Amino acid sequence: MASQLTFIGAGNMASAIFGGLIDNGYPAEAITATSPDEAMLEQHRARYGIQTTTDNAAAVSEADVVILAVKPQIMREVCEPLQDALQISRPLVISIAAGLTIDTLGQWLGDDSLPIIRCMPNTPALVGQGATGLYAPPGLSEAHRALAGDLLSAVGIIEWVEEESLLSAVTAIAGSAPAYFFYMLEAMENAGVARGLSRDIARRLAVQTALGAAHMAKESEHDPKTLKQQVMSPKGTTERAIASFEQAGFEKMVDDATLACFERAESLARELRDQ
Ligand SMILES: NC(=O)C1=CN([C@@H]2O[C@H](COP(=O)(O)OP(=O)(O)OC[C@H]3O[C@@H](n4cnc5c(N)ncnc54)[C@H](O)[C@@H]3O)[C@@H](O)[C@H]2O)C=CC1
Ligand SMILES: O=C(O)[C@@H]1CCC=N1
Repeated sequence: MASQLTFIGAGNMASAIFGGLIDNGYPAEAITATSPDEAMLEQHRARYGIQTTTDNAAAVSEADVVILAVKPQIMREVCEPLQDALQISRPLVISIAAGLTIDTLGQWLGDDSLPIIRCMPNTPALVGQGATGLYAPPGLSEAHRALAGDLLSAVGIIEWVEEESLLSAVTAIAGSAPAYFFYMLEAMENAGVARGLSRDIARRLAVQTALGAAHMAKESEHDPKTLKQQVMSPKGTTERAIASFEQAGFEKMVDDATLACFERAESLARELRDQ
């Protein structure tokens, strides 16, 4: 029988995961999502057929797995009232919150012996194409690791990391990164329009090119650098475009942006710990 999943928070990331799970065959009746936003809950009920409630503690007391999916800044006020309910069901707790450490979470949940796994997913989970980094502290059972791994691998690829701090690096190149690619697509679409294409055609071409390039990078025996060179005919068009990117400092721009993201994950961890 499917594990009973409770999502505390029913926003963008939670709905990407439960939507992806349901599309992959997970029974909607085994999923509960909570939020104070009743209109949002109604939308999820209608669209996915999941159970919903505004009562976090009631949802937790029936769960095998609790996925903490609220913003890091309100996690403390959400977690502390769950302490008694967690002692009834003693579920596996999975946090998807950026920055927030297992240590801090254990304190807020009032029991540092609760099994807690941290992960950093991303929104393409909704279409079964997520990329999730996971961390489990030493001593956590194989069964709990397998349970978390099975859930997240149903909506994309998973990678376990051996140190909790590496989740900040996962955030920098995967958790936050769909936004970077959407940003690139936005810019490509605008560039196509500036060169005379209709917006629809520019969008379709840019999106399919991104899909095709990602698919090739995943399937090919070659690394991205080689694949890039295969497109660049000597004295041809691509060479000019790449030279222009290089001149504008593209690699540094990517390094700076991912560093800013990484550092924000780390500073969030400190802010939350000292709350
Ligand atoms: N959006 C993304 O791409 C990713 C987000 N995350 C993490 O996921 C978490 C949620 O982020 P989003 O889904 O983007 O935020 P969101 O704002 O879309 O969703 C947050 C949800 O929490 C609900 N909520 C607020 N107060 C609550 C309470 N007292 N009890 C229960 N639910 C409550 C809101 O109604 C909303 O449904 C954050 O911790 C974030 O760091 C992690 C990876 C990617
Ligand atoms: O922007 C954020 O803080 C969240 C975490 C990773 C993606 N979205």
